[in-house]
Amino acid sequence: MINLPKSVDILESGPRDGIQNETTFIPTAKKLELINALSETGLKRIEATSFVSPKHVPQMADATEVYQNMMKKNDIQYLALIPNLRGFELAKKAGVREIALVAGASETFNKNNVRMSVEESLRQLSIVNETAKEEGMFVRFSIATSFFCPYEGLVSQETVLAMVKELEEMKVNEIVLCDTIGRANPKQVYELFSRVLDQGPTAKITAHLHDTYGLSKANSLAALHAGVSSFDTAIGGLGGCPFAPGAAGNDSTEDFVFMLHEMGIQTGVHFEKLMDCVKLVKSMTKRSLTGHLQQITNKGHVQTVS
Ligand SMILES: CC(C)(COP(=O)([O-])OP(=O)([O-])OC[C@H]1O[C@@H](n2cnc3c(N)ncnc32)[C@H](O)[C@@H]1OP(=O)([O-])[O-])[C@@H](O)C(=O)NCCC(=O)NCCSC(=O)C[C@@](C)(O)CC(=O)[O-]
Repeated sequence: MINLPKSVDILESGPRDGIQNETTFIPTAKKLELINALSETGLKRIEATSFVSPKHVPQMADATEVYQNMMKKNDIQYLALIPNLRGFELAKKAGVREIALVAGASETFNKNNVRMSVEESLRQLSIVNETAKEEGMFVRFSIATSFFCPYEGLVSQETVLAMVKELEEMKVNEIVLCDTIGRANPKQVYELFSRVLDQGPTAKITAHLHDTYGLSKANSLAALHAGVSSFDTAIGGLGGCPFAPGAAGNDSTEDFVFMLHEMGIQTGVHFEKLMDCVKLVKSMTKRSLTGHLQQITNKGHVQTVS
Protein backbone atom coordinates (compact mmCIF):
# COMPACT_ATOMS: atom_id res chain seq x y z
CA MET A 1 0.00 0.00 0.00
CA ILE A 2 1.16 3.50 -0.72
CA ASN A 3 1.06 6.72 1.25
CA LEU A 4 -0.01 5.33 4.61
CA PRO A 5 0.88 7.36 7.72
CA LYS A 6 2.75 5.70 10.60
CA SER A 7 0.32 7.16 13.13
CA VAL A 8 -3.13 8.68 13.12
CA ASP A 9 -4.80 11.27 15.39
CA ILE A 10 -8.32 10.42 16.46
CA LEU A 11 -10.86 12.89 17.77
CA GLU A 12 -13.53 11.05 19.74
CA SER A 13 -16.80 12.81 19.01
CA GLY A 14 -19.14 10.35 20.77
CA PRO A 15 -19.96 12.63 23.73
CA ARG A 16 -21.07 15.35 21.30
CA ASP A 17 -21.94 14.09 17.80
CA GLY A 18 -22.81 10.68 19.23
CA ILE A 19 -25.03 11.65 22.10
CA GLN A 20 -26.72 14.67 20.46
CA ASN A 21 -28.85 12.35 18.37
CA GLU A 22 -30.04 10.09 21.21
CA THR A 23 -33.76 10.56 21.75
CA THR A 24 -33.84 9.78 25.48
CA PHE A 25 -32.03 12.33 27.65
CA ILE A 26 -28.80 10.87 29.01
CA PRO A 27 -28.23 12.08 32.57
CA THR A 28 -25.28 14.45 33.01
CA ALA A 29 -23.59 12.00 35.41
CA LYS A 30 -23.59 9.34 32.67
CA LYS A 31 -22.10 11.77 30.12
CA LEU A 32 -19.37 12.59 32.64
CA GLU A 33 -18.71 8.90 33.25
CA LEU A 34 -18.24 8.36 29.52
CA ILE A 35 -15.92 11.36 29.01
CA ASN A 36 -13.88 10.33 32.05
CA ALA A 37 -13.58 6.74 30.82
CA LEU A 38 -12.60 7.92 27.32
CA SER A 39 -9.95 10.14 28.92
CA GLU A 40 -8.27 6.96 30.27
CA THR A 41 -8.00 5.21 26.90
CA GLY A 42 -5.06 7.10 25.42
CA LEU A 43 -7.26 9.20 23.11
CA LYS A 44 -5.78 12.70 22.88
CA ARG A 45 -8.80 14.56 21.49
CA ILE A 46 -12.36 14.44 22.79
CA GLU A 47 -15.30 16.55 21.61
CA ALA A 48 -17.10 16.82 24.92
CA THR A 49 -20.29 18.76 24.23
CA SER A 50 -21.89 21.58 22.24
CA PHE A 51 -23.16 25.03 23.17
CA VAL A 52 -26.29 25.00 21.06
CA SER A 53 -29.91 25.92 21.63
CA PRO A 54 -31.50 23.55 24.18
CA LYS A 55 -34.74 24.07 22.33
CA HIS A 56 -33.25 22.63 19.15
CA VAL A 57 -30.97 20.00 20.72
CA PRO A 58 -32.28 19.16 24.23
CA GLN A 59 -29.63 16.47 24.72
CA MET A 60 -26.88 19.14 24.93
CA ALA A 61 -28.76 21.37 27.42
CA ASP A 62 -26.25 20.45 30.15
CA ALA A 63 -23.16 21.64 28.20
CA THR A 64 -21.86 23.95 30.94
CA GLU A 65 -22.36 21.36 33.66
CA VAL A 66 -20.66 18.68 31.56
CA TYR A 67 -17.72 20.86 30.59
CA GLN A 68 -17.11 22.16 34.10
CA ASN A 69 -17.34 18.81 35.88
CA MET A 70 -15.63 16.39 33.50
CA MET A 71 -12.08 15.13 33.97
CA LYS A 72 -9.58 17.33 32.15
CA LYS A 73 -6.16 15.85 31.54
CA ASN A 74 -3.39 18.21 30.49
CA ASP A 75 -2.40 16.12 27.49
CA ILE A 76 -5.94 15.86 26.07
CA GLN A 77 -7.69 18.44 23.90
CA TYR A 78 -11.32 18.76 25.04
CA LEU A 79 -13.37 20.56 22.38
CA ALA A 80 -16.85 22.03 22.42
CA LEU A 81 -18.93 22.67 19.30
CA ILE A 82 -20.16 26.22 18.73
CA PRO A 83 -22.59 27.31 15.97
CA ASN A 84 -22.82 31.08 16.59
CA LEU A 85 -21.75 34.10 18.66
CA ARG A 86 -24.09 33.25 21.54
CA GLY A 87 -22.65 29.73 21.76
CA PHE A 88 -19.17 31.23 21.96
CA GLU A 89 -20.17 33.52 24.84
CA LEU A 90 -21.63 30.56 26.75
CA ALA A 91 -18.63 28.33 26.04
CA LYS A 92 -16.17 30.99 27.17
CA LYS A 93 -18.13 31.49 30.37
CA ALA A 94 -17.90 27.74 30.99
CA GLY A 95 -14.10 27.89 30.58
CA VAL A 96 -13.76 26.25 27.13
CA ARG A 97 -10.38 26.87 25.44
CA GLU A 98 -10.64 24.65 22.36
CA ILE A 99 -13.55 25.31 20.06
CA ALA A 100 -15.12 23.47 17.15
CA LEU A 101 -17.05 25.76 14.79
CA VAL A 102 -19.42 24.47 12.12
CA ALA A 103 -21.09 25.68 8.93
CA GLY A 104 -22.45 23.72 6.00
CA ALA A 105 -21.20 23.90 2.42
CA SER A 106 -24.81 23.64 1.32
CA GLU A 107 -27.26 26.47 1.88
CA THR A 108 -30.36 24.41 2.69
CA PHE A 109 -28.56 22.21 5.20
CA ASN A 110 -27.05 25.23 6.91
CA LYS A 111 -30.45 26.92 7.21
CA ASN A 112 -31.93 23.76 8.72
CA ASN A 113 -28.99 23.17 11.05
CA VAL A 114 -28.25 26.64 12.39
CA ARG A 115 -31.02 28.83 10.93
CA MET A 116 -28.59 31.06 9.06
CA SER A 117 -27.34 31.45 5.51
CA VAL A 118 -23.81 30.15 4.93
CA GLU A 119 -22.69 33.77 4.55
CA GLU A 120 -24.17 34.73 7.95
CA SER A 121 -22.57 31.66 9.59
CA LEU A 122 -19.18 32.62 8.17
CA ARG A 123 -19.66 36.24 9.28
CA GLN A 124 -20.47 35.26 12.87
CA LEU A 125 -17.88 32.52 13.07
CA SER A 126 -15.08 34.71 11.67
CA ILE A 127 -15.76 37.11 14.56
CA VAL A 128 -15.64 34.14 16.95
CA ASN A 129 -12.39 32.97 15.32
CA GLU A 130 -10.73 36.37 15.63
CA THR A 131 -11.65 36.77 19.30
CA ALA A 132 -10.69 33.18 20.08
CA LYS A 133 -7.30 33.60 18.40
CA GLU A 134 -6.62 36.83 20.34
CA GLU A 135 -7.31 34.85 23.48
CA GLY A 136 -4.97 32.02 22.45
CA MET A 137 -7.69 29.42 21.87
CA PHE A 138 -7.50 26.50 19.44
CA VAL A 139 -10.05 26.81 16.60
CA ARG A 140 -11.23 24.03 14.37
CA PHE A 141 -13.85 24.50 11.67
CA SER A 142 -16.05 21.74 10.30
CA ILE A 143 -17.49 22.04 6.81
CA ALA A 144 -20.65 19.98 7.08
CA THR A 145 -22.10 18.48 3.87
CA SER A 146 -18.71 18.59 2.14
CA PHE A 147 -19.84 15.83 -0.21
CA PHE A 148 -23.63 15.54 -0.16
CA CYS A 149 -26.49 17.57 1.27
CA PRO A 150 -29.63 15.75 2.49
CA TYR A 151 -31.76 18.40 0.73
CA GLU A 152 -29.73 19.51 -2.33
CA GLY A 153 -27.82 16.33 -3.24
CA LEU A 154 -24.26 16.38 -4.55
CA VAL A 155 -22.13 19.30 -3.34
CA SER A 156 -19.51 20.46 -5.84
CA GLN A 157 -15.83 20.16 -4.96
CA GLU A 158 -15.38 23.79 -6.08
CA THR A 159 -17.80 25.00 -3.39
CA VAL A 160 -15.87 23.15 -0.70
CA LEU A 161 -12.48 24.28 -2.04
CA ALA A 162 -13.66 27.91 -1.98
CA MET A 163 -14.73 27.48 1.64
CA VAL A 164 -11.40 25.87 2.54
CA LYS A 165 -9.64 28.89 0.97
CA GLU A 166 -11.73 31.24 3.07
CA LEU A 167 -10.97 29.27 6.25
CA GLU A 168 -7.26 29.27 5.39
CA GLU A 169 -7.45 33.07 5.09
CA MET A 170 -9.09 33.15 8.53
CA LYS A 171 -6.13 31.08 9.76
CA VAL A 172 -8.19 28.53 11.65
CA ASN A 173 -6.04 25.78 13.18
CA GLU A 174 -7.95 22.85 11.71
CA ILE A 175 -10.39 22.26 8.86
CA VAL A 176 -12.69 19.23 8.92
CA LEU A 177 -14.37 17.94 5.78
CA CYS A 178 -17.53 16.13 6.78
CA ASP A 179 -19.56 13.49 5.00
CA THR A 180 -22.58 14.44 7.09
CA ILE A 181 -25.01 11.91 5.63
CA GLY A 182 -22.46 9.18 4.91
CA ARG A 183 -23.23 9.24 1.20
CA ALA A 184 -19.76 9.83 -0.28
CA ASN A 185 -17.80 7.10 -2.02
CA PRO A 186 -14.04 6.39 -1.72
CA LYS A 187 -13.25 7.99 -5.11
CA GLN A 188 -14.90 11.26 -4.11
CA VAL A 189 -13.20 11.19 -0.70
CA TYR A 190 -9.79 10.52 -2.25
CA GLU A 191 -10.22 13.27 -4.85
CA LEU A 192 -11.47 16.00 -2.52
CA PHE A 193 -8.88 15.40 0.19
CA SER A 194 -6.12 15.14 -2.44
CA ARG A 195 -7.17 18.48 -3.94
CA VAL A 196 -7.24 20.14 -0.52
CA LEU A 197 -3.88 18.69 0.54
CA ASP A 198 -2.29 19.55 -2.83
CA GLN A 199 -2.81 23.21 -1.96
CA GLY A 200 -0.44 22.81 1.02
CA PRO A 201 -2.87 24.05 3.68
CA THR A 202 -1.45 25.44 6.91
CA ALA A 203 -4.45 24.15 8.86
CA LYS A 204 -4.56 20.54 10.00
CA ILE A 205 -6.93 18.64 7.68
CA THR A 206 -9.33 16.13 9.24
CA ALA A 207 -11.90 13.66 7.90
CA HIS A 208 -15.30 13.21 9.57
CA LEU A 209 -17.13 10.26 8.02
CA HIS A 210 -20.53 8.78 8.70
CA ASP A 211 -21.49 5.19 7.94
CA THR A 212 -25.04 5.47 6.56
CA TYR A 213 -24.27 3.50 3.38
CA GLY A 214 -21.66 1.24 5.04
CA LEU A 215 -18.80 3.05 3.30
CA SER A 216 -17.15 4.86 6.20
CA LYS A 217 -14.25 2.41 6.50
CA ALA A 218 -13.62 2.38 2.74
CA ASN A 219 -13.84 6.17 2.80
CA SER A 220 -11.39 6.43 5.69
CA LEU A 221 -8.95 4.21 3.80
CA ALA A 222 -9.35 6.48 0.77
CA ALA A 223 -8.65 9.52 2.97
CA LEU A 224 -5.57 7.78 4.42
CA HIS A 225 -4.33 7.16 0.88
CA ALA A 226 -4.88 10.81 0.04
CA GLY A 227 -2.56 11.72 2.94
CA VAL A 228 -5.03 12.45 5.76
CA SER A 229 -3.80 11.42 9.21
CA SER A 230 -6.48 13.03 11.40
CA PHE A 231 -9.96 11.57 11.80
CA ASP A 232 -13.15 12.06 13.83
CA THR A 233 -14.93 8.91 15.01
CA ALA A 234 -17.51 8.05 17.66
CA ILE A 235 -17.49 5.25 20.18
CA GLY A 236 -19.97 2.47 19.34
CA GLY A 237 -20.69 4.13 15.98
CA LEU A 238 -23.03 6.59 17.70
CA GLY A 239 -24.09 9.78 16.05
CA GLY A 240 -25.71 11.71 13.31
CA CYS A 241 -26.83 15.28 12.95
CA PRO A 242 -30.47 15.77 14.01
CA PHE A 243 -30.87 18.24 11.09
CA ALA A 244 -29.56 15.85 8.43
CA PRO A 245 -32.46 13.45 7.81
CA GLY A 246 -31.33 9.88 7.28
CA ALA A 247 -27.79 10.36 8.59
CA ALA A 248 -26.59 7.32 10.49
CA GLY A 249 -23.77 7.13 13.01
CA ASN A 250 -20.14 8.09 12.69
CA ASP A 251 -17.40 5.68 11.77
CA SER A 252 -17.03 3.75 15.03
CA THR A 253 -13.90 4.49 17.05
CA GLU A 254 -13.25 0.91 18.10
CA ASP A 255 -13.60 -0.47 14.56
CA PHE A 256 -11.34 2.24 13.16
CA VAL A 257 -8.71 1.76 15.87
CA PHE A 258 -8.84 -2.00 15.26
CA MET A 259 -8.33 -1.50 11.52
CA LEU A 260 -5.41 0.89 12.05
CA HIS A 261 -3.68 -1.32 14.63
CA GLU A 262 -4.07 -4.36 12.39
CA MET A 263 -2.40 -2.32 9.61
CA GLY A 264 0.47 -1.37 11.92
CA ILE A 265 -0.64 2.27 12.18
CA GLN A 266 -0.32 3.69 15.69
CA THR A 267 -3.08 5.57 17.49
CA GLY A 268 -1.85 5.62 21.10
CA VAL A 269 -5.21 4.11 22.09
CA HIS A 270 -5.48 1.21 24.52
CA PHE A 271 -7.85 -1.15 22.72
CA GLU A 272 -9.24 -3.04 25.75
CA LYS A 273 -10.00 0.19 27.59
CA LEU A 274 -11.77 1.47 24.49
CA MET A 275 -13.93 -1.67 24.40
CA ASP A 276 -14.86 -0.98 28.05
CA CYS A 277 -16.15 2.41 26.88
CA VAL A 278 -18.28 0.64 24.27
CA LYS A 279 -19.91 -1.37 27.08
CA LEU A 280 -20.57 1.88 28.91
CA VAL A 281 -22.19 3.41 25.83
CA LYS A 282 -24.37 0.33 25.43
CA SER A 283 -25.65 0.62 28.98
CA MET A 284 -26.26 4.36 28.53
CA THR A 285 -28.18 4.20 25.28
CA LYS A 286 -30.00 0.91 25.94
CA ARG A 287 -30.16 0.17 22.22
CA SER A 288 -28.18 -1.86 19.74
CA LEU A 289 -25.08 -0.11 18.49
CA THR A 290 -23.83 -0.18 14.92
CA GLY A 291 -20.11 -0.78 15.48
CA HIS A 292 -18.94 -4.22 14.31
CA LEU A 293 -16.54 -5.20 17.07
CA GLN A 294 -19.07 -4.88 19.84
CA GLN A 295 -21.18 -7.43 17.96
CA ILE A 296 -18.24 -9.84 17.96
CA THR A 297 -17.56 -9.32 21.67
CA ASN A 298 -21.17 -10.35 22.32
CA LYS A 299 -20.27 -13.77 20.98
CA GLY A 300 -16.66 -14.10 22.07
CA HIS A 301 -13.32 -12.39 22.08
CA VAL A 302 -11.97 -9.97 19.47
CA GLN A 303 -8.82 -11.48 17.97
CA THR A 304 -6.10 -8.86 17.70
CA VAL A 305 -2.51 -9.20 16.56
CA SER A 306 -1.38 -6.00 18.25
C1 LIG B 1 -27.81 28.14 15.96
C2 LIG B 1 -29.10 28.12 16.73
C3 LIG B 1 -28.84 28.40 18.18
C4 LIG B 1 -29.99 29.19 16.16
O1 LIG B 1 -31.31 29.05 16.69
P1 LIG B 1 -32.34 30.25 16.66
O2 LIG B 1 -33.60 29.76 17.29
O3 LIG B 1 -32.41 30.80 15.28
O4 LIG B 1 -31.60 31.25 17.62
P2 LIG B 1 -31.84 32.78 17.86
O5 LIG B 1 -30.55 33.44 17.57
O6 LIG B 1 -33.08 33.26 17.17
O7 LIG B 1 -32.10 32.78 19.43
C5 LIG B 1 -33.25 32.15 20.00
C6 LIG B 1 -32.94 31.78 21.44
O8 LIG B 1 -31.89 30.80 21.49
C7 LIG B 1 -30.79 31.32 22.26
N1 LIG B 1 -29.53 30.88 21.64
C8 LIG B 1 -29.01 31.30 20.48
N2 LIG B 1 -27.86 30.66 20.25
C9 LIG B 1 -27.68 29.82 21.30
C10 LIG B 1 -26.64 28.90 21.61
N3 LIG B 1 -25.60 28.72 20.80
N4 LIG B 1 -26.75 28.21 22.73
C11 LIG B 1 -27.80 28.38 23.55
N5 LIG B 1 -28.81 29.24 23.32
C12 LIG B 1 -28.72 29.95 22.18
C13 LIG B 1 -30.94 32.83 22.23
O9 LIG B 1 -30.26 33.39 23.33
C14 LIG B 1 -32.44 32.97 22.27
O10 LIG B 1 -32.87 32.74 23.61
P3 LIG B 1 -34.18 33.47 24.21
O11 LIG B 1 -33.89 34.94 24.04
O12 LIG B 1 -35.33 32.99 23.35
O13 LIG B 1 -34.22 32.98 25.60
C15 LIG B 1 -29.83 26.77 16.60
O14 LIG B 1 -30.27 26.58 15.30
C16 LIG B 1 -28.96 25.64 17.05
O15 LIG B 1 -28.74 25.44 18.24
N6 LIG B 1 -28.42 24.88 16.09
C17 LIG B 1 -27.43 23.86 16.41
C18 LIG B 1 -27.86 22.64 15.74
C19 LIG B 1 -26.92 21.52 16.10
O16 LIG B 1 -26.46 21.39 17.22
N7 LIG B 1 -26.65 20.68 15.10
C20 LIG B 1 -25.78 19.58 15.30
C21 LIG B 1 -24.35 19.97 15.32
S1 LIG B 1 -23.64 20.13 13.71
C22 LIG B 1 -23.33 18.52 13.26
O17 LIG B 1 -23.68 17.59 13.94
C23 LIG B 1 -22.50 18.28 12.06
C24 LIG B 1 -21.06 17.90 12.41
C25 LIG B 1 -20.31 19.03 13.06
O18 LIG B 1 -21.02 16.79 13.31
C26 LIG B 1 -20.28 17.50 11.16
C27 LIG B 1 -21.03 16.66 10.16
O19 LIG B 1 -21.25 15.45 10.36
O20 LIG B 1 -21.39 17.24 9.15
